[in-house]
Amino acid sequence: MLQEEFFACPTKCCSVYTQVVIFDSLPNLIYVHSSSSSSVPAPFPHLDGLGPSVVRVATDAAPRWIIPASRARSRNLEGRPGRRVLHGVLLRSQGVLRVVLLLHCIGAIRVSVFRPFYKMKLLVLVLALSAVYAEEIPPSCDKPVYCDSKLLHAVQLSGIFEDSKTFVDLELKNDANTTLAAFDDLLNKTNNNPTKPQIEEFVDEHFSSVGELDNWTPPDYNAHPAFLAGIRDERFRDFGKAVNDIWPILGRKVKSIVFEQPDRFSLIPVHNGFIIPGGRFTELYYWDTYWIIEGLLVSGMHETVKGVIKNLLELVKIVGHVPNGSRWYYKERSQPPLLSAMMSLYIRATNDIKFLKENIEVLEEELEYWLDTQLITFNICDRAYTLLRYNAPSAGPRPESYYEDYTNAQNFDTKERQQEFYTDLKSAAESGWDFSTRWFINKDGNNNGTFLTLRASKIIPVDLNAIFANALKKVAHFQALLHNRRKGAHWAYLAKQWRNTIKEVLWNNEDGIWYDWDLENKRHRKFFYPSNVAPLWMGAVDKEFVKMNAPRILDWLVKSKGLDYPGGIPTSLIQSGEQWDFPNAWPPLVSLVVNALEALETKESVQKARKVAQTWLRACLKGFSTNKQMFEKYDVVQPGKIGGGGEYNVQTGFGWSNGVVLEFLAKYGRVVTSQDSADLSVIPANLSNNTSA
Ligand SMILES: OC[C@H]1O[C@H](O[C@H]2O[C@H](CO)[C@@H](O)[C@H](O)[C@H]2O)[C@H](O)[C@@H](O)[C@@H]1O
Repeated sequence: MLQEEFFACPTKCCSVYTQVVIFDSLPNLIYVHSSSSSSVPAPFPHLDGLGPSVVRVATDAAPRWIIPASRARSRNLEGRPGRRVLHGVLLRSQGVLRVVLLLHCIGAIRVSVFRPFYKMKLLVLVLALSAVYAEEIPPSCDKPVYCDSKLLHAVQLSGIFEDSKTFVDLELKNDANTTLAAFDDLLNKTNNNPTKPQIEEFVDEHFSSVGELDNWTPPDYNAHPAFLAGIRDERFRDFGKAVNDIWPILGRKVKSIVFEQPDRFSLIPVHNGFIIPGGRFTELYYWDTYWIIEGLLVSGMHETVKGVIKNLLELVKIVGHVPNGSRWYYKERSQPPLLSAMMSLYIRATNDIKFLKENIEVLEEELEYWLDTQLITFNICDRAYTLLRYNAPSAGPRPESYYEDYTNAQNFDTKERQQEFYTDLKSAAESGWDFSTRWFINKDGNNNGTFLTLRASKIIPVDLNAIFANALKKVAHFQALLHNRRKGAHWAYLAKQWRNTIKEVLWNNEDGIWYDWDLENKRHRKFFYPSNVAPLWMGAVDKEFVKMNAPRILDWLVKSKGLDYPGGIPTSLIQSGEQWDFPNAWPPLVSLVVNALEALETKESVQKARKVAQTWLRACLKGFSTNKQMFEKYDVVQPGKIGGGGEYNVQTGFGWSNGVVLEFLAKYGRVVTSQDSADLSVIPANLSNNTSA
């Protein structure tokens, strides 16, 4: 098979990347580009009439991502707006393959193979490509008002909005060009220096917040779902009902105006209703949706889950991947790739194989996106390994946190360092952990630096690779279910590779735990984070291995002190002031640890899982009883106290918090109690909802 033979280089040239592109309109022309940099080559452009038929990236250590043109061609990338889909290698024949192999192995830089007939065209092409490679990285999105303009810069630095996200969520009253031209006029009139009131007036005149979304009550919402009957403790039962009642408050549907006039909005319209996290987060979020779906399934809302998954699939079709959230300004970054895991939850609950069949290729496309864009090959002791990392390069500050990013970036002297910082901020946001000491690498290689030492793209994360290994396994399983044995075998093979590499690179046999890998200092980051046990949660580790190491893993967790807090599992043990650090507990991470403990399958670990779940339920109930609200994060030191830190105020709602409460109530409802004395005669003050999104 072609892909198996590829890149058996005699020398260790593992960080050489090769791009080969074949153009539909120039069938015998092959453009090859190799680079010895440690990062993936610059994006490949869309040239008029010269749409590359297939695009992929390869390193000699990652031969498996190379696919024969025949198969790759079935993915039509024509017209795809995603920048990162368009990297790549394309192989058209065995002969070409060998030439590419040779060029790659001798480290050839910018080599072209062509028939004389195409020489002139190729010359033009190579010149065009050279110009593109020298180009800057792309803006956050292609809508200048929201992502890359003097207007954005001026408004976000003017301080007229307390929260930077407010401005980029506004809608335009007129079209974008008219608005930008009007702002240029204002700049001309004010010698490029409009005052704050002038900017405020401009925004009032040109923007509004009439609304892109309708409130939406999911049609399958049921105020008395069956799971409540399985909860023994009355307070918890009332709590479960109250949390279930929040779904309609968080339900949204995109208004038809956004489909009709998309240029006036930063929202990416999707066709089905969905559940928002809440508060300032009024759009669909990628990884939040995993725990929201867990909760919706407990509430028996299968149709809603199907619609939400359809939305995510729709986003893959529009953008080329699932963006961080359904806003154009999130386009250049994703979030932990849990789409296949969500599909798996849904299929397990419904056995809706028809839906799976209709969408399996989109799931594959998502995996290929990650393989195409986020792979990194690195050496440890002369051996090359390939895994994923978070990496989200795009120009400038995050539009929704423009003021914060821009002012922080002024600590760096050069434009290059500032841009590197922006990329690391966005890469950290892609992880969902924005921000955390988990991504800090100080001079000594430790995590107790400052926010400015953020190096997310230089770290191989345990959770990302565990989630990906799981996604590969799931898609392999789906293909097998659909009787596509060849495809199933392909993904199963990759899944196994991933599990092996996780073990070889991220497992620390001395300590008996998984750690993130620091690419810069070439060592494990030996710190406590709930993500340390993500391979258990995601089933990214062989059963035998778990059995053999379960006591040691549990021992590490116990000794870490991470399980000792009365208000949940801390995100880290360092109080940095960032929101993904001590003393905050985040519902998805508490769920991760509980599921990991369960997966250890020892008596002690299962008891601990139950205990952590009960502690969490009690803390959330306490917070809810006091505030009549659910929050996105809580404080581990004082049960039920609202979490804090970071760059925005703590938000209410809250999608994943509700999902995890329902997950735990459904799983442990028969055994958990809301208080030690289990005095069930004490019914708490009315748990009625006073919850707003
Ligand atoms: O606006 C700042 C950041 O806000 C989001 O991050 C946080 O909320 C998300 C929604 O609940 C959640 O997915 C993420 O884990 C949180 O840290 C957003 O996702 C970031 O990209 C954004 O910069």
